[in-house]
Amino acid sequence: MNETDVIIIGGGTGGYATALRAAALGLRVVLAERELIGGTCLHRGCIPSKAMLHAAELVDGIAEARERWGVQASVAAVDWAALTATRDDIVARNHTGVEGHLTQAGVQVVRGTARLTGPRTVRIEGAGEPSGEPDGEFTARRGIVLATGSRPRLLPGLTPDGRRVVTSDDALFAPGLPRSVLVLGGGAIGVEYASLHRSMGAEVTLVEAADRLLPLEDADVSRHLARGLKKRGIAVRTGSTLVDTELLEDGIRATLRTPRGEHVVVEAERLLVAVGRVPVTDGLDLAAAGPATDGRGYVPPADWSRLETAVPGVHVVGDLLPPPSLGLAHASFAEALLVAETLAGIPSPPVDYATVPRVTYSAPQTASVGLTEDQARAGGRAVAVNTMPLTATAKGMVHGRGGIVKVVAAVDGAGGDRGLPCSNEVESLGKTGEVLGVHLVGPHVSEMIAESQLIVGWDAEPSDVARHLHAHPTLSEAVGEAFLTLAGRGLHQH
Ligand SMILES: Cc1cc2nc3c(=O)[nH]c(=O)nc-3n(C[C@H](O)[C@H](O)[C@H](O)COP(=O)(O)OP(=O)(O)OC[C@H]3O[C@@H](n4cnc5c(N)ncnc54)[C@H](O)[C@@H]3O)c2cc1C
Ligand SMILES: NC(=O)c1ccc[n+]([C@@H]2O[C@H](COP(=O)([O-])OP(=O)(O)OC[C@H]3O[C@@H](n4cnc5c(N)ncnc54)[C@H](O)[C@@H]3O)[C@@H](O)[C@H]2O)c1
Repeated sequence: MNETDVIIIGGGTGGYATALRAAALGLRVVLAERELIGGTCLHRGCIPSKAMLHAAELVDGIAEARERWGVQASVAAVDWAALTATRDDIVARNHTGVEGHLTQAGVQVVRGTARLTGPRTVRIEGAGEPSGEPDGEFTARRGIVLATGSRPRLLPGLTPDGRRVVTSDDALFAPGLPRSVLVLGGGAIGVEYASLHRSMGAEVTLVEAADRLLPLEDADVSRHLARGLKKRGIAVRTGSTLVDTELLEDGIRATLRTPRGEHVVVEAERLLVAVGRVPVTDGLDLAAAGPATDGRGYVPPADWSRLETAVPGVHVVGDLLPPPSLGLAHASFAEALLVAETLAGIPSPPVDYATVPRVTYSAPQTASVGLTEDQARAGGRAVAVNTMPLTATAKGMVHGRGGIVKVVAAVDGAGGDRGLPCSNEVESLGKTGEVLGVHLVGPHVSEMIAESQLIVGWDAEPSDVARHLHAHPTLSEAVGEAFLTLAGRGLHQH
């Protein structure tokens, strides 16, 4: 029997980050991982997809150079082997880096599939091979952390074959990208992969069952995103469902039902299923320790302030958690800090999910934090809303790719529940209170959202922000200007 302080099952972002923080706080940690440290995000998710989206942006930049700036350039070809080698090198260097951090921190990484055998005991199958790691049963004196993550949700009758029907697990790892693709699901994965394939020259149809893309984001974000994707030649079909799929020799033939009830047939070389993810608990033997799954397979904590299940000492992080957790790598980092600090017995603030930024790395990008306008109004708040086009700034014109900054702020005192086109109306509405949400669409907004997450997280008001100037000329000026207007001091926005 191997005794330790903490056993973590799953070495993705949630699991490895819990291990690093717990070890830094002096706890002895065993981390069980059956595949590769880094999990979904590093090997099949965030990092390879963002590496390729960066390459896609460069391809788009060549078209812009030619069309707007007179640069006589064109893309002769994309050398797939070179592109994927760079991507794989980035992943490999990150992988080595994370493994190095774990070694330095003194975390004992055990390769194998773990299952619970009791509220404080775990069996790791395959441990002991090939390199003499201790085999078998481990006991945790402080607690166990479940961090087994998620996998793509599949639809009946659409079994991935790695060629004609794929998920995000294999879409980027085939020998090349298809000439045409039907993307099913207009969430973050569907939007990013549709954008990537289009940049690389594919014909893309993006099908979303809800009446808008990114249905959880602000309606204006969905509208501007759809407009930007359509402008790039992507066929966006919202409010549509897949009613039939026929496998062809070299592709698929899909029948879609449109919002009007019509049937439309689309043929494509590949169907990418991106309709969400489901938690992974199979083989964990949760019943042996006690924590239960909910109806959707998530492991809900009994105490969100400690992310602890109904079984004392058994904690959960990452994609295994139901909403309000967000299925995002950086949310899992925050959860990891909380759980490691809780296990170490030091005070730790609960995760404030309302201030976790949400970014989609498509072209155009979207980035948001806090409440959407509809959520703020549904919560009974009187709100002031100001929307500033990025192209109202000089740098926005330089980029020439549209975009918006939308700020939703509370209104204290007199005033009503209505939109706010200009600064004079702020005064007639009353004083604006704290900023409830910020929503960005356009180039580079993934990097611009950081200040807004502090603004929302620190309950700042537009007048607090308006005191601080933004460098000129930058895209961020549009954010500054949106707040200046809400504070009644607008310069360029009338
Ligand atoms: C295509 C794609 C793109 C994404 N892009 C982003 C992004 O840009 N930004 C962002 O914030 N998030 C992104 N995400 C989401 C992000 O990847 C997840 O939120 C994150 O990986 C969750 O981490 P996790 O530790 O909970 O689970 P995972 O990363 O899934 O890790 C779980 C680990 O547990 C291991 N495991 C499972 N069962 C056992 C067992 N019984 N024994 C031992 N090991 C086990 C698995 O092998 C795996 O390595 C993306 C996801 C996808 C699919
Ligand atoms: N940039 C990022 O942060 C990023 C990128 C990729 C993935 N992720 C995370 O990975 C997870 C999975 O992403 P996802 O996009 O697969 O899931 P998702 O749940 O965000 O989106 C799935 C979409 O598919 C739609 N849908 C469901 N069934 C459908 C059907 N039969 N036909 C048409 N549409 C259907 C849903 O309405 C939804 O809009 C999420 O937690 C996401 O946040 C994050």
